Amino acid sequence: MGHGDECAPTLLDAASKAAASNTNTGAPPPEAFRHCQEGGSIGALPSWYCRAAGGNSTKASGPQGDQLQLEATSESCWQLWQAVRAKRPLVHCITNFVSMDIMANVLLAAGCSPAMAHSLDEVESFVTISSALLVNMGTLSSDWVAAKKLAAKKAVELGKPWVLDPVGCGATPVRTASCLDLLACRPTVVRGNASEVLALAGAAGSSGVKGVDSTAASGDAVEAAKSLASKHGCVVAVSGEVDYVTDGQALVAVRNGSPLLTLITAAGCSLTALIAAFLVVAPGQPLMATSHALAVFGLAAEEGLQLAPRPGPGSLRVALLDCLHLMERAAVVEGARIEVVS
Ligand SMILES: Nc1ncnc2c1ncn2[C@@H]1O[C@H](COP(=O)(O)OP(=O)(O)OP(=O)(O)O)[C@@H](O)[C@H]1O
Ligand SMILES: Cc1ncsc1CCO
Repeated sequence: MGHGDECAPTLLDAASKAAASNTNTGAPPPEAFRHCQEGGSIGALPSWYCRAAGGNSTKASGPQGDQLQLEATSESCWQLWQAVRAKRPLVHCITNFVSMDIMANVLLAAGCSPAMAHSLDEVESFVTISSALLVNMGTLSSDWVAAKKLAAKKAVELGKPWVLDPVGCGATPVRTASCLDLLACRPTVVRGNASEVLALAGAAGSSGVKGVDSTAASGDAVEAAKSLASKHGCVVAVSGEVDYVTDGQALVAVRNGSPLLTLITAAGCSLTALIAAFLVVAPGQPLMATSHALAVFGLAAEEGLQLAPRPGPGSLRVALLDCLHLMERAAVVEGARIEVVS
């Protein structure tokens, strides 16, 4: 079956539907949110929790709300994160076995609602009730790939953002072919490490992938990312020491993070799920939404390292979650390093 046949709706269809619908979970807010909305206070919760629930400092986006006009600033980053926390979007994740736990916890800590669901029988219904979809190619098998294509097709049909994480693209022929199949299903954003992005773009000399780990620097994949983005009408993010984000024309650099993140398995996978959540509150602005999500994640790792009892991957894994949950405005405004390169 041809790729185009599987994912027929055009990007324009998707964009106009996204602007018109932006459907959401419909689920009641969690207990803590209800309590805040009713004017209560909960000792163990950070202050952003109640602010987000009250919505007094955040212009949530969507058809009814004022949409934030995102800029490459740390203030903009904070505002968008607050919009995420206020909306608490349901993010449908079809991900690998390794990442499920940390991904769900990252989403929860950052203020989102995760759901992991991969059954072929169920994915379309799950996309329908979710605000965004994450498709990760980590521990793939043919029935899962079929479910991923079905889910991606449904997301495009409903105008919902979806993000592709081409884990290990280039490692085996089957994996590369499956990633290319999903790429043909019109993701809003693709996020990979440098080796994965090079392989996805079919770039010369892209045989450097080592399983799911990168052997290249993010800067080496910038041109490949640009050409992928232009060709497929999506935003492409390359993670690494510096994260680069492009829509094929503009290039944004994000300089947050820690090398220790590469020693926490599925850190990148979880980051990609966070990007999906940020897209929900910034319809039509995937470049900035992605950059802001990258900054938030990297910043939480930086802060986590300050707080971790020992500066190792195990402690950081825990501290990262705490920081995502507890981080306040000052840390984001002072720490997010987002720059428009061109
Ligand atoms: N050298 C580095 N310095 C700072 N941050 C880094 C460095 N390398 C990676 N990161 C950060 O680590 C996070 C994950 O990126 P990475 O490129 O390691 O993903 P990945 O290889 O897809 O991960 P995984 O497959 O384990 O999910 C990103 O937030 C990125 O900014
Ligand atoms: C280690 C590993 N293997 C398949 S997926 C995954 C998680 C990091 O990408």
